[in-house]
Formats: sequence, C-alpha cells, structure tokens
Amino acid sequence: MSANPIIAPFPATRLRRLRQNANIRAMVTETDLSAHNLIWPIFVTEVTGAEGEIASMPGVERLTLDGAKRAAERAAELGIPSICIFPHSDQDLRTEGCERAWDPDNIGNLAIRAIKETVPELVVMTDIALDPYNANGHDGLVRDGVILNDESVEALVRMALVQAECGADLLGPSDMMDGRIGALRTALEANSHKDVAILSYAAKFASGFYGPFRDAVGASGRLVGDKKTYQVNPANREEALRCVARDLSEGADMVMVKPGLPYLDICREVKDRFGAPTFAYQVSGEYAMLEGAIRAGWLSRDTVAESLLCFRRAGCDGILTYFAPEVAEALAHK
Ligand SMILES: NCC(=O)CCC(=O)O
Repeated sequence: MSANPIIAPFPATRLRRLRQNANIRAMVTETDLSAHNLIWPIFVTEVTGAEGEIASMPGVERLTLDGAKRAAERAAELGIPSICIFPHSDQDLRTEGCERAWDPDNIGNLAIRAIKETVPELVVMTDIALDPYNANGHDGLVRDGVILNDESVEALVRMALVQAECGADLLGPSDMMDGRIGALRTALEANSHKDVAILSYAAKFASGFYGPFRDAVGASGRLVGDKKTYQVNPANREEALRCVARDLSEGADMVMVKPGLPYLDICREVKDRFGAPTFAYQVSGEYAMLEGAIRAGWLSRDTVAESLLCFRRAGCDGILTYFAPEVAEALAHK
C-alpha cells in the first residue's frame, strides 16, 4: 500500500464506483487464493481401528497408509503442491526416550515413503517434534519435569535425518527448542541432504487452539503440564518476531506463524519485516470453530474460503489448512 494514498474529496471520490458489479470488482481485486497456496495436513495412523473421523474435527479423518496414498493422489489432481504428515502412533509404544522418533519404519516415515512412491512430485512436508512418540506428550525430552533443550535438539536432528533419508522434501520443526534450525541445517548439509528445505514453525504460540489436534494424534490425555516453557506467550509480538529473525538467521528457508487467524497481525509483520516465504497454520481449533458453526447452520461455507483469503491479504504465501482439499475442489469448479 502506498504510504500516502491520494483521495479526492467526495463526490469526486466515490469508492462504491469500483464495487458496482462483479467485473469491475474483479478488476480491482488485490489478493487471490489458489490451490498452490495450500498445504494439506493429514493424520496417518498405525493403530488398527483408529482410522476414520476425528470427533472434534468433523470431516477430517485419521488415514491408513493406503488412505494417505489416496490423499496424495487427490492433492495432485487438485493442484495442491504439498501434504504435511502427522503421525498417530501406538500409545503403548510411546517412551520417555522417544526412540521411535528416528525409527525408519515409524508410521510417519512409512507415510513419507508411501506418498513419494505414489506421487513423487508432491512436496512431502513432515513434522519435527518428539510428541508423537513421547510418553508424556511433550515436544522435547523431559527430565525431572524439565524440558531439556540441547538433548532434545540432538534427538530432533536424528529424527530429521531419517525423515530426509525417507524422502521428505520439507521439514517442519514445530518443537520450538532453541538452536534447532542451525543444528538441522548443519546436519542436513553434512549428510548429503542439502536440498531438503526447512519450513520453521518460527512464531508458534502456546495456544489453546491446538486442542482438537491433540485428540487427533492421541496426545490429549498424555500431556503432563503445558508447553509454555518453549512456545511463545500469545501476548508477545516482539518475542515472536525475534524467533522469526533467529530462525531465518540459522538457515530456515520458510517461516510459519501458528495459530493463524487470531495472529494475522504477526503474519503481516513477519512478511513486511523479513520478506521471506511466510506461511500460517490454520490450526485444528480454527477448523473446529468454522466447521462446527457451518454444520450448525450459523455460518455459510463461504467463510472457509474467506478465511483463507484473509491469510493471503495479511501477507502469507501459503496456508496449512485442513480445508485444503475442499477449497481446492471449490476453486477448480469456479
Ligand atoms: N505441530 C502441529 C500442532 O502442534 C497443532 C496443529 C493444530 O492444532 O492443528
């Protein structure tokens, strides 16, 4: 936006002139939304019987490996460039040491390979955090109730290298430990994975909007305490910007703001200050609010595309959203 827009006094300026019909509105539309702006997060389960709809996220399912392959094919058909895999692992196999996080045959890694075999050109994004494999639901290793930073970073690097080995294209460190981006970038360079990109969950807030996600991955009853010693206080804008600056300076290729809609001020500021590829995560609670209200008849389904357009207006290059296939389908038939 220009710093000093020139507006002639009324009636010389009538802003409604450019709103009077669909074609003239189209000519002055500033922002658009396409399927290529979307990343589709999917849940993949290894637990027999756990597949199917997630109660707090109506319309979203936990998928089997076969389901994940079908989702990949659907993404490709719809022009969605990337899928992000979230594993739903067997509760009984979650440990304090999180050893399964770097098992090449854990469900997340099986899903990477299955998707890359099915649709090689799809950008497969992963999640780097220990919570899917951690007995206590935290993103890092815990000793005596303390989330250990440096030991967690070592574990996350092991996890990341195996994901890269399995064919991941885009790593999504969501753990919020200090120093992990630099450690990941160094390890990727040193292990022949120089082209694997990092989309850092840079400004990740300690939010209540993640509730349904924890149901989806079976972490709701597990979490001991909260994540406030590593995720950012929702009150803190300057701190979030420092996190983004730090991650970019350590080698993040892209950055994310999470959650999305309640944090659009941060999205705009990140884009304006850093000019880096900027993504937002429209998280599970945002999905549940919209989908719940739509199903109750209180909102129209148009609000979904509107919400995504608002991320674009706020400066986001793309959005991780559970609505991705529905919206891409609607865009294809427009
Ligand atoms: N690392 C992913 C999350 O923490 C939660 C996302 C969501 O609530 O959708």
